[in-house]
Amino acid sequence: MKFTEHLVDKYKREWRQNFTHPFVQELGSGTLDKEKFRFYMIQDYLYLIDYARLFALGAMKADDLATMGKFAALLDSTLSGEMSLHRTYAAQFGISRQELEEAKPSPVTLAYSHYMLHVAQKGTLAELTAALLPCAWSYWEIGKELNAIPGAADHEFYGEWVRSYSSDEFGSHALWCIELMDRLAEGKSDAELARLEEIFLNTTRYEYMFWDMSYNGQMWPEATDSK
Ligand SMILES: Cc1ncc(C[n+]2csc(CCO)c2C)c(N)n1
Repeated sequence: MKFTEHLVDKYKREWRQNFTHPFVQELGSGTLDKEKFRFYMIQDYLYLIDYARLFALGAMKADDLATMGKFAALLDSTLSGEMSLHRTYAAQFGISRQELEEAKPSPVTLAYSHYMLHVAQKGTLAELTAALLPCAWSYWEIGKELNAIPGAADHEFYGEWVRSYSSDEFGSHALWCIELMDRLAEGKSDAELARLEEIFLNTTRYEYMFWDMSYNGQMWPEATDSK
């Protein structure tokens, strides 16, 4: 069994929870409250800025030119491709690019992106790849599952999201990350593999928390006056 197959098999409950979350289900049925989606879009934009930095660190840590070039291409496609989807949705909500960039991250956005950046800066290329894998892979799987729901890809508002994430372009990015993970896991010690599993589990869980905080609009707690 490939290492990546082992990962989704071992953590199938956590992995599947990302698909069954009401945010994802309602995105597929087209019934998702637009305010929840608005909150998600802004937070996801901030998340992607840090995610792009992860690709830069991947290019830094790569030990061959092909891998280095692919990380650089992914960095560019995140900033100009994926984030343009967000800018298009933001424009529909009347949010400017400046407003998007000046928005404040929620506790979960901050925790998730900073966790990934910590692993990427401190760890090996294999650890960096384990951190980014659930993001690239789960979105493609979710995109494909939602695309199979009749009418989801043609929905007047959410259709563009479904079409983007189920596209061959995102598929090829996800497949590249999966293949890289399998290649880097080869010959690793049991202790190193356990570390990769832990990182994969953590970011799989953070994916769930990201859907959840978007669904609930979770920001920082309000400070109250105390006597
Ligand atoms: C919370 C969150 N997780 C994953 C993605 C999806 N994603 C991030 S980078 C990438 C691959 C390269 O573009 C993909 C598919 C997202 N947007 N937001």
